[in-house]
Amino acid sequence: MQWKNNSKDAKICLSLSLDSGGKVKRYEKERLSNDSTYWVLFELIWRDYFRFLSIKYGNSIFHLGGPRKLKLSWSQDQLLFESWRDGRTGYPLIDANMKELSTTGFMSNRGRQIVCSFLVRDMGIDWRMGAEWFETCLLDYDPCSNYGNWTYGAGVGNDPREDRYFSIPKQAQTYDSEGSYVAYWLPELEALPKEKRNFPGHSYIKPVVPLKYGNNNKNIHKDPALAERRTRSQGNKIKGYRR
Ligand SMILES: Cc1cc2nc3c(=O)[nH]c(=O)nc-3n(C[C@H](O)[C@H](O)[C@H](O)COP(=O)(O)OP(=O)(O)OC[C@H]3O[C@@H](n4cnc5c(N)ncnc54)[C@H](O)[C@@H]3O)c2cc1C
Repeated sequence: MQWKNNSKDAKICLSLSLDSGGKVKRYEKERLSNDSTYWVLFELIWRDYFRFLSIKYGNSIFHLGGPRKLKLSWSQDQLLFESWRDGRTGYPLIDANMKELSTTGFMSNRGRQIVCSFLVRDMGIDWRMGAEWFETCLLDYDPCSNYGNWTYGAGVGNDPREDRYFSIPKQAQTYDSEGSYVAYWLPELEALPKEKRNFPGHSYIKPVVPLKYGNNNKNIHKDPALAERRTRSQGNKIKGYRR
């Protein structure tokens, strides 16, 4: 069950099988080269980036303060963490992604970014607990990509943008506007009108924490991750910005 991805139309699960961009380059040469092949290669550069980062920063990618050795305060609230882990947060988009992860061992890149943002920004939970759960479940688990992305999402990586927040209402409206993804993983939402599936109110579990910017889909513009991408794509038509 796939939901809308910003960079391409179809899921390919390359992280399970591909060792380098060489196969994509060969495909481009022998078959065709288009936007999709561009983006696959582009995403593979992220993988290489995290590999090089791990070589440079060593074990610090596993430490709470990350490569930047930041001293931030984190909670280790077990009940909150378990609600995230088991897909019982009261936010359908989070819960559906977490159910997909524990059922299949896979989650889309967008889903990974959203559940990471929710755990660290909305719940304030120690990002390493999330990274360890991903490590337990992911079939494509890779220490450099996993811990690199988690430190990046938690704001302790070597990226200068600190508040990497993903607004759930905005993400839901943009990438799952008819709620088909959440209804697939949370069948109890299927009977609701499509536009309510991501915003079910009393028809679903009570949210375990409030969202930093509220759970009102009128606040959807408060999503720095999307706002920044929009600004960049309007001001700069060059390919290359993915988050
Ligand atoms: C919190 C978090 C944890 C992650 N943990 C892992 C992990 O343990 N193992 C893993 O392989 N990827 C990880 N990723 C990266 C990415 O989510 C997966 O590689 C991608 O979802 C795999 O699906 P795909 O093959 O359809 O990817 P596509 O989007 O089609 O991308 C093609 C390939 O590019 C590489 N790639 C794409 N995005 C990233 C990225 N953000 N970082 C590094 N490489 C990337 C992967 O090799 C991927 O297979 C993580 C991302 C996040 C946000």
